[in-house]
Amino acid sequence: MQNPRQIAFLALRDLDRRGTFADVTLDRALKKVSGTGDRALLPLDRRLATELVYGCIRRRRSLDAAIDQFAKKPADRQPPDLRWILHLGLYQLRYLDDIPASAAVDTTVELAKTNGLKGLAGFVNGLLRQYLRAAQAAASGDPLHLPEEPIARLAVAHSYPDWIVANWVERLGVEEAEQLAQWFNRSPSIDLRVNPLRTAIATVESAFQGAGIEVMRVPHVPQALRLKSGAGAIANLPGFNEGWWTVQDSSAQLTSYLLDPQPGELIIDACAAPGGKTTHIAELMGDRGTIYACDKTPSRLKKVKENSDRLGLHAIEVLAGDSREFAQFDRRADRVLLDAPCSGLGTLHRRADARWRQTPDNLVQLAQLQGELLAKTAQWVKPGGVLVYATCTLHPLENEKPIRDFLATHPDWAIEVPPASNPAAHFVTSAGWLEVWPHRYDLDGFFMVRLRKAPDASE
Ligand SMILES: C[S@@+](CC[C@H](N)C(=O)[O-])C[C@H]1O[C@@H](n2cnc3c(N)ncnc32)[C@H](O)[C@@H]1O
Repeated sequence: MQNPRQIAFLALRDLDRRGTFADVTLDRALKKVSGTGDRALLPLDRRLATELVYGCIRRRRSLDAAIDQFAKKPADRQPPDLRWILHLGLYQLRYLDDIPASAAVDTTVELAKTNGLKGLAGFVNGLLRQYLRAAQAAASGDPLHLPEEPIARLAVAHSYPDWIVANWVERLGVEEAEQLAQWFNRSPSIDLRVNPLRTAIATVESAFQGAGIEVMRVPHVPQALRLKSGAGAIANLPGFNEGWWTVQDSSAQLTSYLLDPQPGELIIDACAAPGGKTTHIAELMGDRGTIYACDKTPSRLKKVKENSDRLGLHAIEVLAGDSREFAQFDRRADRVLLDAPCSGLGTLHRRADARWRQTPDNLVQLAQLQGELLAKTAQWVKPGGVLVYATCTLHPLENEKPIRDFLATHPDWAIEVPPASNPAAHFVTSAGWLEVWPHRYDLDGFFMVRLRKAPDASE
């Protein structure tokens, strides 16, 4: 039998040693132990290993704060393996209600013993029990001593870097920033976008219900269905092979509605891979017209082709290259989508390590790239045409700033608010762009804006 806590420990240790992404180290650790028969990892254990790895990464700041508080040496001066083992124990005590405290403590002590830290088993036991006693005694149930200052308090309590929380507090105030911080610590949901060229949303609903999988509609997003609980491998769900639907978060679906492509038009999707929005555009056009799907990463472009084939779409042509360097296309596009590379600060719930990987400096570099892509792709649009700029970040440096800079230097362009009949209209702000705040709408964080080029603009 395999031990999910040991698998989680190996994955976390690998993360430090190799500096890879959380999902990659977890996959590697799971593959190492995957066997058959008696050696197969039970689904329950796989879920626990996954929860522990993502949870410990996500909550590392709060877990470190607990070590700082209860150990003589602060977390960053503990041996790295010991620090992860303490995180694994504290995570179970702090966040996993269905694991009895005694089991969390005993299995963590065992982890220390089996991973060359026998001499520290007593320390591990003592620290976890101290934490437990303090938790039982704390009136609020939380034994952590949090800083007074609101930004540091939220950042330690919910485990984020200060700079991310500072931006939320500045824009939303402390109360809403806390709601957002809590929202991003939840497990992500899975949304589907139903392909109207293959089936109807009601048919997909019935097929899922027939398979015992609960789905619900998503307000304001007409073709979206949300899976209400874990449903196993995506490719095994009803209608996958038939091209009935695509996995795509509902807020991402709003982007193609905002673009509003029409049958017969020429559309250029400047950063298209893996094709979530490209294929939606094709569906909205009834698969009539031409869509150039450009992306600089050929391996990701293969996915556009795969997705398009599975959905039975023919209007999409893929083009590999840097969109800042493409020569002019044979004709100007009716509409261009720039779904720009971004920090992903609106989808922190989907990647446990993203909050620790991003830095303010990185955002400055991304903003530069976003500005360059915007200036270049705007040249592809015909007079009177449309450009939609979208990101899955909520940071103004990557959203408002590039848009304001662009408008200041491109007098032929203006923001266009979608009409009330457009699904995106529900999310429009007073500035004319859309900002989807996850804690308000229960959707991924997104920014998008529709820009219209004046009909009499010079070519
Ligand atoms: C947000 S993702 C696009 C997601 C895609 N639109 C979808 O809905 O599935 C951004 C994409 O931009 C691509 N990219 C980054 N820099 C680029 C550049 N200079 N030119 C073209 N593509 C670029 C990345 O390879 C990545 O696939």
